[in-house]
Amino acid sequence: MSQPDLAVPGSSAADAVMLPARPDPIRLSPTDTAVVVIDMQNAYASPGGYVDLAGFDISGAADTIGKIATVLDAARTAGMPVIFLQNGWDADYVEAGGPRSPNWHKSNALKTMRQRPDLHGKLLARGGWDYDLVDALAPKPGDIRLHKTRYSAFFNSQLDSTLRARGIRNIVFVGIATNVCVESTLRDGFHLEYFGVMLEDATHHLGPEAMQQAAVYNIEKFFGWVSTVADFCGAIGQTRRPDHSQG
Ligand SMILES: NC(=O)N/C=C\C(=O)O
Repeated sequence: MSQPDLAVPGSSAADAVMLPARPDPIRLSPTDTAVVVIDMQNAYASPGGYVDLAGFDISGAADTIGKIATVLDAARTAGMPVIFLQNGWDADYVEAGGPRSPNWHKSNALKTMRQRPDLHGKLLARGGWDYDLVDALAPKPGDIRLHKTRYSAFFNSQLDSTLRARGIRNIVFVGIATNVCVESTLRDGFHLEYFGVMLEDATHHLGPEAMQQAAVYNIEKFFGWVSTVADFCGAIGQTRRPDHSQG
């Protein structure tokens, strides 16, 4: 069997395909790659959700939902694991932390609820509509759902052990927000030795458009790879389904 070219980043699996990406193409295989969907909850993608109420422009989120649905269809067809992250806290906000936590001071959800007590208990509370995934991205049998309480999905969550238990070394990122939870998670993944690829047109930023560009620059230049939905679907469509039945 021929040895993989280690100068090419990404998967060393025999069935890996080359994904066109910036700054370089990267190899991906369904046997050691997962799609991680960051926080596609009503809070971040629906009118009337947290970030809409907090004053951010979410007009680009609808397009992002459609793009992510396309990515997930392609991943599932290829047998690539799909992992959904949901951001939030228990209904009493114990997990959010109090004034001794920077999260209490920086979370715009917590700040919005302090300004508007009528919203207390509604934003990012597990069990509520705001915390739920958007209807159009409902998980399918075999998909994995994980909870997180801070921006990085690697922190105090089951993400790292879930990936390692399946031999996953490469992560394809989609979701919201590019410049907050997607970038935070991809950066932490880099430090944990994961190869991270962000599909830029299946993400959406919070804040000015320059935030999207800055995150793309950071990822392309320092932390990972940037590709597109069309290139991902084209590349992954060439793979054959792996057998994940052994765990
Ligand atoms: N999912 C995210 O990127 N979240 C960003 C801000 C927040 O959760 O307050």
